[in-house]
Amino acid sequence: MAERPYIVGNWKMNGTRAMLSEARAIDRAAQRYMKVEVAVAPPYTLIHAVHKEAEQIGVGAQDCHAGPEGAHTGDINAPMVADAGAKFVILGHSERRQDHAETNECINAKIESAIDAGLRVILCCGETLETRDAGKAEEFVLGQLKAALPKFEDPAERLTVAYEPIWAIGTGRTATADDIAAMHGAIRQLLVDTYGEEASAMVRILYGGSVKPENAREILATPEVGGALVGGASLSAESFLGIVVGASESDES
Ligand SMILES: O=C[C@H](O)COP(=O)(O)O
Repeated sequence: MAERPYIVGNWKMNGTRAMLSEARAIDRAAQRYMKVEVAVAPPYTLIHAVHKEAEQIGVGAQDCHAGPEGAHTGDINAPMVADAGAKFVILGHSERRQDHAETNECINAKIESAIDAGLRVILCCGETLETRDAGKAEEFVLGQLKAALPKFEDPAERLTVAYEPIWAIGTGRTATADDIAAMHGAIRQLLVDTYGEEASAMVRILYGGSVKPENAREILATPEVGGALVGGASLSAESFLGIVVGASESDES
């Protein structure tokens, strides 16, 4: 692995202030697993409050608008999430691509604004089941990444990749270890081809899609898996910390 395993909870559209107790529990427990880098991306409404609670864990945003401040009702831009305490932003998540018709062009504009605001980026990619069944998963995923990678002049400081097969998100299905290893290997090769060995070695490739305490250890021990982007199982401290423990054990194996 490039660095410490990185376990990130994406709370998606979940959480009111009642969730702060979970954030607190995650933060306190994370102090016992210093070999694992732990972070959460709460909804915008909780970023500042989680940031104030967090001594150990990182806090990020799930998206940001690409533009400067102005007349965009309901939007939040990169400087605003950074001001709230976010240190990173998740961009290109398949739910944004689907629900908000985000294109690679739109995601690239967000990447630029995030980098300008000093944020790290977790760049998501992943194929539909239809694309996988057509034998085009790798071509599709690498195409998504090729569109965005040139935006990162300093990948070691700014970039984390998250591979999330869309058919595995929230479905209870996970890709096989062989499928994950093959896709992560292809992504690693693209990173090496784009940035060279040294810089690309610092970029972690996370896996996302129904990661749970029960399967975390095996997934995280798969070659080129540098951590996990966790949705549903990040909503309770108990299950999220089960994944953190799995990461800490897989790092020892
Ligand atoms: O960002 C997280 C992913 O979409 C995975 O979600 P999930 O763990 O609920 O499948």
